[in-house]
Amino acid sequence: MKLKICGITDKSNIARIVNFHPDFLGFIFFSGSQRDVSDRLSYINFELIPVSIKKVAVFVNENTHTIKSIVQKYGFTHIQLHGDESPEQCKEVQTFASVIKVFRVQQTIPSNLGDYEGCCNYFLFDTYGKEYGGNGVPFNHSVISDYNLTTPFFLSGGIGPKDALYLNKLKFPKLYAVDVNSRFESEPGLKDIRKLEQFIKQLNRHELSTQQ
Ligand SMILES: O=C(O)c1ccccc1NCC(=O)[C@H](O)[C@H](O)COP(=O)(O)O
Repeated sequence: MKLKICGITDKSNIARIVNFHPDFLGFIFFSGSQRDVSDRLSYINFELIPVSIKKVAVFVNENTHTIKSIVQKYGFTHIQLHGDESPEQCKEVQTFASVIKVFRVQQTIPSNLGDYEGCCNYFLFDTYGKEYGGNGVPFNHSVISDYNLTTPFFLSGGIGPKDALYLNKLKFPKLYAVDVNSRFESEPGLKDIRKLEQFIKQLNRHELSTQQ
C-alpha cells in the first residue's frame, strides 16, 4: 500500500519527512486551510524532494488556469481536487497532471462516482466535515464494500498513528494508498516525526498496489 503525507508547510519538516520516502507529499493551495502554502512558496524548497516522491498540489474549487500555472511553476505531477469540481474540469486538468478527485463521504459513497471514471487517475475518499479537508475524523470504511468501479483510490480521513495494523488488513481490491494528515501533527502543518516513524514502521507498504 502506498503512502501520501498531506498538509506539509515547513521546510525543515520536509527535509525530515523525505527520509521516510513517502510515495506522495501533498501541499494545500486553499486560503481556507490552516495548511495553505500559497504565501510560503518561496520558503519551501521543493528541490529537497526527490523525484521518486510525487508532489501533489491540493485545490478546492480553483479555476483550471490557476491550477495549471502552479503546476508548471513548481513541477507538481499530481493534482488533488478537493471541492465540488466537475468531471469536465477533471478532464481539463488531466491534460497536464494526474488527477486525484476527492469525495467526502457521509453515510455512503456518492452515487455519481461513475461520472468521474476515465477522467481521474485516482479517487480519494475523505470524511465529510466542517472543513473541506484535514478534519481528523474517520468515516465508516465498510461503506467502501459497495465500491465496484475500476479507478484505484486513496483512503483518507482521520487516519492516526495507531492505525497501521488495521489498514494492513483491509481487503478492498482497489485500495491504492492511504493519506495521512492532521492526526500526525504537533500543530497545523507541522508533522510529528516520531508519530510518522511509528506508523510507517508498521504499515505494509510493499504489498502490490492496484496501479502504478
Ligand atoms: O488539510 C487541510 O487543511 C485541507 C484543507 C482543504 C482541503 C484539503 C485539505 N487536506 C487534504 C487532505 O488530503 C487531507 O489529508 C485529508 O483531508 C485527511 O485529513 P485528516 O482527516 O486530517 O487526516
